[in-house]
Amino acid sequence: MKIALLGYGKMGQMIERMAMQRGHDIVLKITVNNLDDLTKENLSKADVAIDFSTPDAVINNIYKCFEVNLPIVVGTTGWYGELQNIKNDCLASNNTLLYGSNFSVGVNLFFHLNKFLARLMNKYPEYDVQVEEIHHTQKLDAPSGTAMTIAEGIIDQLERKNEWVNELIGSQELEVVKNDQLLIESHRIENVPGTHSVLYSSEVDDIEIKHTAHNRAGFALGAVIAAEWLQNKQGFYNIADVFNFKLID
Ligand SMILES: NC(=O)C1=CN([C@@H]2O[C@H](COP(=O)(O)OP(=O)(O)OC[C@H]3O[C@@H](n4cnc5c(N)ncnc54)[C@H](OP(=O)(O)O)[C@@H]3O)[C@@H](O)[C@H]2O)C=CC1
Ligand SMILES: O=C(O)C1=N[C@H](C(=O)O)C[C@H](O)C1
Repeated sequence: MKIALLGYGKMGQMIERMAMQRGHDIVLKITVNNLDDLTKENLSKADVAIDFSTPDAVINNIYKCFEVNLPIVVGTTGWYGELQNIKNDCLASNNTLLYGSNFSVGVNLFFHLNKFLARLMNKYPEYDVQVEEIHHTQKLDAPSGTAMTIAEGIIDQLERKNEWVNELIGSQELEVVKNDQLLIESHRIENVPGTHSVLYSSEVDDIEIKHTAHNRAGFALGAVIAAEWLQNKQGFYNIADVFNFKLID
């Protein structure tokens, strides 16, 4: 495949290495220093675009790909307020987009485990639950996209939680968290690639599930696999469609 990398930072550079190992060619690399190269002509040379840019840049990048009917894999987080509009525009213009808050197989297994545990916990109201995410200090968005997906999985399965609220530790103090609200605590610590935990606490014990990324290789490999999977498909997809676990919907 010929791949256009929209964003060539920590993730873009690792995706380049993974993609080349799997026999693909990188035909375009976009950073803030060469935005003029993001042209229809250059995008048309690619079979697929992979976007790991910034929350501010990603929407424009998506529409640039739509203009030339170039399938796009979106790993960038922090734009999900626009998700429904993008989905509508993607489908109305017969385009192809696959997005995911986290492309690693480990986190996608964790998403599934999280929903399974949340469904079980309906019978045990003595446990309250909260989500914690820890990331490096360059991260632009909070909560992480992964933490949002985890929280949505819990809200989907656990009847006593209806919405999530976020506290970025060290910035603003959150007001009292209501019983039907699910707290996501965000921590920013140097050099942490991404750690996510779900903690159920009762008076007598705790149950905790945790995913720790040791590096960014799992995210990068998943993004390349997603781009391969997207070949010859049309429509709007999530990384869950690639892994397609069946134990719980
Ligand atoms: N879904 C997943 O599995 C994962 C998602 N992410 C997400 O991916 C995104 C990128 O992460 P990361 O690589 O760590 O971030 P970096 O800051 O390291 O890289 C961002 C890149 O985007 C470039 N950029 C800035 N503006 C534009 C633009 N208008 N068009 C194209 N590129 C632009 C930057 O250019 P310059 O270098 O010149 O500043 C930089 O190369 C984040 O949103 C992060 O949350 C991260 C890991 C896994
Ligand atoms: O910004 C990051 O680094 C990461 N972002 C993603 C997110 O917001 O969940 C995925 C991963 O945790 C790393």
